[in-house]
Amino acid sequence: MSRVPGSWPPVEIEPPVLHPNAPAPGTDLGVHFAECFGCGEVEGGLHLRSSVGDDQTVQSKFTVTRAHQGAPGLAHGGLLACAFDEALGSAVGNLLRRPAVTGRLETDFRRPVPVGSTLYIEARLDGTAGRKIYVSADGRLDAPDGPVAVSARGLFVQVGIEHFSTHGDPQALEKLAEAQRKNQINP
Ligand SMILES: CCCCCCCC(=O)SCCNC(=O)CCNC(=O)[C@H](O)C(C)(C)COP(=O)(O)OP(=O)(O)OC[C@H]1O[C@@H](n2cnc3c(N)ncnc32)[C@H](O)[C@@H]1OP(=O)(O)O
Repeated sequence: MSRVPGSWPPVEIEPPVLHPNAPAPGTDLGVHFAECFGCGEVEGGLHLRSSVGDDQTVQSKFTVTRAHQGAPGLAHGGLLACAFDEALGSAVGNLLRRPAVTGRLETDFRRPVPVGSTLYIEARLDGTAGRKIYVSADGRLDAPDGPVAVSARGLFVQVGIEHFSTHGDPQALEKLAEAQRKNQINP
């Protein structure tokens, strides 16, 4: 039974069209930004690792550490939501290659996620409607076919690159773009 009310996607959508240069299934997606809390080498970060799956999916996983606790021995729900933001964003960024930001993120926590467990997240592209990109994901405990612990749905909104330079750190953005040009880091 779905615990998230409402139909999904909530609007009429077009099927997602993969970018012609989207990485092939099996490709390791690496780190998109070294200082990203989700995938970067940040102390206490999630250190989420992702690769392209079949059927317009991205497969991600991360292991819950003591740095991620909300209650003793249990993952904090907000950090789990962060993992889904990252996994969904990775599907959008890598498969569609459209610059986009999270507009809405819904999470459905079904089972506790203990410290030491590994969450296997499968994120899929559900469809697009103009600038709106709908994605969803399930996170399974300790195995790709383990029980679903968390589900999420996200709306990403395509933005111009100026979104990042206007609101973020333009110098860091330029350094990141330079690194991507040199192909050191995935987009
Ligand atoms: C590989 C990379 C992985 C990275 C993963 C991490 C991704 C992130 O965490 S991004 C950071 C978190 N997100 C943000 O900071 C975004 C902040 N918000 C914004 O900048 C703006 O609100 C933004 C860009 C989402 C939308 O603003 P704007 O460009 O003016 O568009 P706007 O007209 O308001 O919305 C566009 C459409 O989306 C819809 N929409 C926007 N937000 C929502 C929402 N929360 N719920 C429902 N619909 C929404 C609007 O209704 C509109 O629909 P329509 O076209 O049918 O009228």
